[in-house]
Amino acid sequence: MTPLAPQYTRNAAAGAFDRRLLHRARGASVYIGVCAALGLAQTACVIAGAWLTASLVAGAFAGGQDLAALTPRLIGLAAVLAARALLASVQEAAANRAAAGVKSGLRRQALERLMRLPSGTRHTGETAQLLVRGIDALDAYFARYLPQLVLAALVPAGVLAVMFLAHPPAALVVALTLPLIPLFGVLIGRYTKARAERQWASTSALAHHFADLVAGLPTLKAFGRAGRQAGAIQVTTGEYRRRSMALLRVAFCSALVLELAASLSVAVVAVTVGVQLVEGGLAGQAGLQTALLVLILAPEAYLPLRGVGTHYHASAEGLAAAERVFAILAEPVEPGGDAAPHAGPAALPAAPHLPPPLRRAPTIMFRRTVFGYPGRDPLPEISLTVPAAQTTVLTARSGAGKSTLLAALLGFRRPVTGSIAFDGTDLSGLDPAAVRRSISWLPQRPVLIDGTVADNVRLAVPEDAPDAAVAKAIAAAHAPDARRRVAANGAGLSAGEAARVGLARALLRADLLDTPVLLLDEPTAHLDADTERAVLESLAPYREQRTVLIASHREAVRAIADREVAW
Ligand SMILES: Nc1ncnc2c1ncn2[C@@H]1O[C@H](COP(=O)(O)OP(=O)(O)OP(=O)(O)O)[C@@H](O)[C@H]1O
Repeated sequence: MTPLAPQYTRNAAAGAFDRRLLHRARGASVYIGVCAALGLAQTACVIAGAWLTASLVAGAFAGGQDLAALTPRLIGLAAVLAARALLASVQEAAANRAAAGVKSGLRRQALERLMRLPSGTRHTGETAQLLVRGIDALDAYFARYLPQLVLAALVPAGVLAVMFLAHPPAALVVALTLPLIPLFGVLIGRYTKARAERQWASTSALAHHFADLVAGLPTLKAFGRAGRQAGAIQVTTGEYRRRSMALLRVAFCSALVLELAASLSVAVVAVTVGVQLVEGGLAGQAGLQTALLVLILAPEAYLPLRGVGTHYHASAEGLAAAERVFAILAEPVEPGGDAAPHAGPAALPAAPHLPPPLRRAPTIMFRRTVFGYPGRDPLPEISLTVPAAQTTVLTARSGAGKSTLLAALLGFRRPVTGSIAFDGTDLSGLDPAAVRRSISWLPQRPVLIDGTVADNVRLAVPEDAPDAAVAKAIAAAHAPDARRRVAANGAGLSAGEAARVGLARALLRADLLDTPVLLLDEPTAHLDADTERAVLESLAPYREQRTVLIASHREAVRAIADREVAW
């Protein structure tokens, strides 16, 4: 049993039939149709099984029938039981197919939307937890809860109809007490709402904490603080355990309450029928058969509704994750963000239909531009003209906002006040995808992925870059051999090597997309003087006919500048 989730109450009240989930999920409506058909067949099996059992027992004990007379019904009962087992396995197979399709569809949609949202607004650990474990938890919803919901709609109706024909007073008792089960379910759901919200928050906090911890473990070890984290983890996991147990208690209690309500109702039916049997109201083989039929069918009417409550608890986590995925899908994409931001070093290849780049090397102007970060004082105001087709080096002091300024040109940061213009046109009036298409960018800390150096360099362009172009870019950047393995986050490369792989990426982009703007953030930060000189020499042809903006304090870099700017 998994912990509950915030929207338990809302969905419980609404029958937890999430239309958005079914709408988003390709093939889900077919699956619901399959569930309904299987549910009808299962209802028929329940009724037929009950009738055959009652008839067999009444025939054998009250009618004195021998084995030969009973054999056809015995075979019928065996066939019904076999059909129930077959239906259950078909249901399972259909559920697994549907769940797999829905999960991959949701993941794809969420990833596509995440690619179009402004970068840096989500915590990686939390998002990964949502897209992997959270969406996986939808299995319980599709494989168990939805079929149970269909059964809960069909079986009680079928059973009640048969009971009304066989024994109206018993049917009346069942009809009056059946609504108690969903009613109790909704009441319990309301009670658990706040607890479920806290539970989800603590699950997210745990994922958050672990992701940060794993990323920072080498540093923590170096400073002898790794051991201390055990205490912090103990606190976080303790909190998680406490909240999970509180919710599980509620889940067990709710199962108990539903069980009790159903048992009491069945007991009332049993007493009603039993009294009639004793008093002779239900006499002979037919009477016994009716009594048995009613007694066998009564619990079957409650069973699917109780199952809905139980399976809902199991599927609540998946629904909570789906709710968060819908929140991501509803987030507005950044203006013009229809294409993925492929200038980013970790960006996935975008669609091949790229907007046209700026026509030629532009003049870039910052007019009284101020950047800010939440909770921080605004950065100093900048007014700056970056001349077209020249190399400008930004030498402002550390923390003055050089990287922020470069990120702003890609649309990753927006100025609080003031403006940025390309050839006199305000950046806000340009298509961000077209602007990014015009820029080759080396960020200060290039993000490297698991693969070879060549794989990492190839990320620079949406299409598959030819080997020769990759080799040329690697050579120009003096990056390590194309076949060298790189682990996630650049593990296996020195900081200088990682920076040169990032530079090779920017150069490949400049070669293949002929980008008129080149932005380099500390391109030679970790290099020795000889390698730095070699890299800067290789850069010379790339600087021609391009507007080049470099953030660096290095003497050798300043030496190649047409202009130097500080603030
Ligand atoms: N994501 C962020 N959230 C909050 N503050 C930030 C963030 N990124 C940068 N800053 C702050 O904004 C200021 C400018 O940062 P930025 O990286 O642009 O400076 P920089 O001039 O490139 O520095 P350096 O030369 O050290 O690379 C710094 O004070 C930094 O702490």
